[in-house]
Amino acid sequence: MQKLLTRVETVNSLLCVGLDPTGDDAQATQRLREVIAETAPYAAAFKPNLAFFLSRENGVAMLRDTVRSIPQDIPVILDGKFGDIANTAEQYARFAYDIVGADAVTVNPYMGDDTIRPFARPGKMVFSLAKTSNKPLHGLQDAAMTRGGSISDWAARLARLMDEELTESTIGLVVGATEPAAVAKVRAACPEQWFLVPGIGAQGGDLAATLRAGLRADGSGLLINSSRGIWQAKDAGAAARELQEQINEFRAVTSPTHA
Ligand SMILES: O=c1ccn([C@@H]2O[C@H](COP(=O)(O)O)[C@@H](O)[C@H]2O)c(=O)[nH]1
Repeated sequence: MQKLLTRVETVNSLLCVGLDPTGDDAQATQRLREVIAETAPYAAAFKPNLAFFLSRENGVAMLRDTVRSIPQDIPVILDGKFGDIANTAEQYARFAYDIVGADAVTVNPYMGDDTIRPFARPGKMVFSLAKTSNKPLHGLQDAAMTRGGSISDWAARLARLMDEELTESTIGLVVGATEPAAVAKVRAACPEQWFLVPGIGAQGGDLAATLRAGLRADGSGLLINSSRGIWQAKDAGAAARELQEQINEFRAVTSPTHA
């Protein structure tokens, strides 16, 4: 958490650069190098997605090398959406932190709090799925629970309670940018926590509406992710800078305390 806060302040950025490498291994390695070098000045964090590495023969080595190549002061969130019983989750945590070297992970909480706990190591940060950016035909998260509220409300509440309980680590939430009203709802339930927000760019999320709905009063508390929007750009650095500036313009207007 401290690493994230320091980075956010140092580069004045809420931009999370997603690393979802496509192309053959040689192309992917080359592009990873370029994207990291060109976007690092604007990045509050990097988010490699595990699937884009595991789909390769030597994907774990590529992922580990990628994380090692990221400047040490920039937090790395391994997007694995891990979710299994505790002793299995412990193995995933060893993979993410001890082998890959990530600072944070994404976790799927729908099996319960014990799936999150093994990732909550001192100094590490966990982003627990609360309201994802996809729009499924048949989805679970909007379903009402018998005790009131939706499953997504339950996930947000669980993340807040766990953040209060697990004082040595930090629990944030994943909230998609494709439904700003949902961002506002989760923010109302979790006023202080950090949200990792995918869905801007290729998925069509509305940046301004998302910032309006999710920024805290201090103009912070969101990490806005862009993966394909930066990866596929001719000039990755320019794409990252443009998005960082758009975010900051909005912060300056809506949260004068930030500016
Ligand atoms: O709700 C979620 C959770 C995670 N993701 C991941 O974020 C990136 C988004 O990529 P874009 O190219 O910027 O659309 C990708 O790794 C997803 O797996 C998400 O999109 N939504």
